[in-house]
Amino acid sequence: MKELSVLNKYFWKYRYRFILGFLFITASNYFAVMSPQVFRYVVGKLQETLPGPHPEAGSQKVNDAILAHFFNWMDHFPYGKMVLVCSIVIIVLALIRGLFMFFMRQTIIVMSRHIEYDQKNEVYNHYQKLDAGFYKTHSTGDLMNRMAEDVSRVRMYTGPAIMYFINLTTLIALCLINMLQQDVKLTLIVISPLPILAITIYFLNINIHKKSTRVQALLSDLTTNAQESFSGIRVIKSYVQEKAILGFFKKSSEDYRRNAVGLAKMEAVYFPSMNLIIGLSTLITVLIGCQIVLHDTTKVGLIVEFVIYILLLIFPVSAIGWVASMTQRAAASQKRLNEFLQQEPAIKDKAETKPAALDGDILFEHVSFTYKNTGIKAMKDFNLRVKKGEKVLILGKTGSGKSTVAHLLLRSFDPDQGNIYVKGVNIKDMPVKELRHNISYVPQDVFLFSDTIANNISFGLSERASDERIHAAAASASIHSEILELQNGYETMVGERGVMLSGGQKQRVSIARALIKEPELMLFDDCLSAVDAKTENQIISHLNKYLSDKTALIITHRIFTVFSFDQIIIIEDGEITERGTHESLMKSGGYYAELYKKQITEA
Ligand SMILES: Nc1ncnc2c1ncn2[C@@H]1O[C@H](COP(=O)(O)OP(=O)(O)OP(=O)(O)O)[C@@H](O)[C@H]1O
Repeated sequence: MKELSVLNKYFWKYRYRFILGFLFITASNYFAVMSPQVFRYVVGKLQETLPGPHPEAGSQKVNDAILAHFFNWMDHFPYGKMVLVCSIVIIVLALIRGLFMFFMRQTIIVMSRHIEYDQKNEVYNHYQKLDAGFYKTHSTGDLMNRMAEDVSRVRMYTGPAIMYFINLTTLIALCLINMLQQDVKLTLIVISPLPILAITIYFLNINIHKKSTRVQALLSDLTTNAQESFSGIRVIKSYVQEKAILGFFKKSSEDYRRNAVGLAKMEAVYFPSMNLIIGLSTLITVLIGCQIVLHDTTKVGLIVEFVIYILLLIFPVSAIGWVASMTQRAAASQKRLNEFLQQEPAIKDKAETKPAALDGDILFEHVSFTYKNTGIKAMKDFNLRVKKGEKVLILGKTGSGKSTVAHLLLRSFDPDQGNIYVKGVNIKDMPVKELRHNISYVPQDVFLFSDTIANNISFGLSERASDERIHAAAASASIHSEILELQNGYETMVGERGVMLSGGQKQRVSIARALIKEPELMLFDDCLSAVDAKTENQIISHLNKYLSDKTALIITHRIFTVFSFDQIIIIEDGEITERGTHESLMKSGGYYAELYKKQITEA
């Protein structure tokens, strides 16, 4: 249970609500234990009116000063009037108890909702801090599950479990104090079935929980299955795989149905049997009470009082099992959350950082890098100097390590060996946010948010840019006129991941998003793969103008003939195999010259 100790900071934060909740629960139970004593008093008075033995005056103790005064006052009333007043008092006590229970939920349950909100934010903020490597090794479903399911389970502990626990401990304490003061032996006899009740319900609950966890997991599989088939519907349809996918779905659905029916059957047995156990416990108390009264009729009032105490205690005691299993589940969920919350981001700012100035030379010095999850050595002793204002073309076959250059420069990962400097400062010494803020990156796999085109272009800015700025960026990316042709122009919603746009349009919106940032350094990672040659030339000639005073690294597997690069490097297997200008590389007759000739012939 030590996992749950991390929640103490929240209990401290909401301590006033917590303390108030505790006081309300205690007050509600204080009024709850008054009514059995009123019953005992009324039955005692009734016995006095009947022939036969009755309790001696003063033989039964009244600890509560208010009740003692009340009974003294009632002693002067005629029997009928006394019964009427006592009945009203019992109703009033129930109402007061109800009112305090309302306040108890308003404090403790509301506190748990606040904690849930804080915890969701804490988890989400931490997710945001974690590095790219973390996201490569954890599935989105797992991340979502921890933030939704696990946080909800923890809330069941910070709210209901804590509330029922305080409720049952204060109620048990108050009832026991009263009962033990009246009759120790009778107390021990009538409470003896209660621990058996608590233990039985605990084990029943554990079984129900196991089944329902399985059902939840199957439901999650089913949802993931459906979600994936909806996202990939175009591939499924084009490969005519609807039937096969339906088969998978039916299988998952059938597994879910079978387990859910099993759970329903178990619950159908569980709830009635819980009521049966509760009923049996009450019956035992009444039977024992009747036996005692048969031997000593002066104890009728006392037995009535004890039976009411037991009725009061039965539900809280049966909740012990429930509270225990809820706490266990919360501890398991908190453990899963702690695994992530205690994970330190691999990429983070040093204690002392230097301001990120990206308007200078970039230097890769003996950089080597291996992807930890696959063990692939994507960069080997890589050396590159890019002077301020230079345009560099990075060419290479697929999987040669081109994108890794961009990932390392953006500090999505840190090199295993060697260093990267900008203007003489190691990028590890710069604040990560500042570094990334000053680089405009157009990734290979375009991601658009389901928002308007204008908002997608403005995404990297602290506030939405003016229409003129958005239009200028779109024009530089050669997409302006196509956007204007859309029914809602720049306010067109692009749909989930930009499904309303073509691949080439998405790429150009993504380029416009990078251009509008006006950074010092631009990184284009194979961002023109989905446009035709004519559009490509158009974009490149626009970019030529736009990039005139900027440093730019352009990663591609094709040669851009209309652009003049200061440096061209060819990467193979994480190493630079050729470097130079267009002219020098053509002269040396390597991979570049071959690719160039092939491209020209094809054109
Ligand atoms: N996140 C990752 N985890 C593990 N291995 C990776 C990861 N990203 C890339 N790799 C591997 O590292 C190598 C270099 O990948 P990189 O993406 O840099 O190549 P690339 O030249 O950009 O390829 P492409 O032109 O196909 O995009 C590849 O062998 C690839 O499988």
